[in-house]
Amino acid sequence: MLLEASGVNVVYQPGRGERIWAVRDVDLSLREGEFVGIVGESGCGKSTLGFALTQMLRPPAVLDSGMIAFRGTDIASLKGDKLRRQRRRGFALVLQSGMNALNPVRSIERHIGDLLKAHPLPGEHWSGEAIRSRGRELMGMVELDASVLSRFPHELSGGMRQRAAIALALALEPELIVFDEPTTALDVIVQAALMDMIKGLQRSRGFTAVLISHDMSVVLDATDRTIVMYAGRIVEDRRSVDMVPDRIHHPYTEALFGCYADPRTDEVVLLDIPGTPPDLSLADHDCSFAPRCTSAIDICFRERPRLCDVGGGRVACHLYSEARREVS
Ligand SMILES: Nc1ncnc2c1ncn2[C@@H]1O[C@H](COP(=O)(O)OP(=O)(O)OP(=O)(O)O)[C@@H](O)[C@H]1O
Repeated sequence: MLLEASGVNVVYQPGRGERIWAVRDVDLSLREGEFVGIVGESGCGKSTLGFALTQMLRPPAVLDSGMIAFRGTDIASLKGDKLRRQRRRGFALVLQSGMNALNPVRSIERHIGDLLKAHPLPGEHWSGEAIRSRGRELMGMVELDASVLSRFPHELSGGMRQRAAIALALALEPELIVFDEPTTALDVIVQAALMDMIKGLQRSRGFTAVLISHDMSVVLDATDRTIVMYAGRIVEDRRSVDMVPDRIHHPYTEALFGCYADPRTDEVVLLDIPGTPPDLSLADHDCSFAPRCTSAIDICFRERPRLCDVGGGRVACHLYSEARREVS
């Protein structure tokens, strides 16, 4: 297993004794070369989980409890240089806007050079020519012209900046790349081309990828496995090919199928899921989705459903457990 997370709880402590439980009891394993999608409404904890998996949590977020092991090493307890080495060599995070990852006063080549020089392998020396050559190679991977190397972030379009950010993520050949809404800020045509490129890179380079998105169709199209989050918890985790409308197990996943990107506009059209997600500063003793679920039964308001194994996946729903009990 490349990465194993167990019992992960992440809390935001913005002040005045407030505690927001953004990620709750998450158990998650990632196999080598797997492409996993994490999907859910805004605020359900997708990005926070992505930050936790790549050790990028920053105050006011803290890993309250849980273990995250990368190739058997508990990265949650690593500090200083050891963490820096593991983070840079092991995993990378690509954020929504390439601009965030790029320094406006540095050329793309300078970004690549700084990164390579900051994390040399033993005996490695990065001369100007070696950096240029690696830069050209990386530009080729993300389908950008080599002339982009000498340009500054503000001279690039949004799509080109995102490609440059992906080139930087690839520079140290990480084994895991988390893409957090990598195409959200872009128009639909650019989004589709970028997603095709990410899929191609993942297949050809073989790294493990996590794609965070609120768009079910993007996740289902790109990934091998889809994880659905609701109110900080994983509620369904199945092979993407099994996620077809009449084979969905969780009513929330079913509701997400009503949320789609309209290909005729740049807008994401969200068909309403009635109600609102719960207040994450409160503990959940029952099913958090029950108040919005049209199929909820008594037990849903009394007991929190456990995430149970179902053929080739996991689901946390009393309705599914009840239906299975009736069949057996
Ligand atoms: N800086 C912060 N301070 C306090 N609470 C935060 C902060 N960032 C996030 N949260 C809380 O954590 C929850 C999860 O946020 P997160 O960004 O992980 O969700 P998300 O599913 O990625 O949402 P989005 O799709 O909008 O990015 C939010 O509902 C919010 O309550």
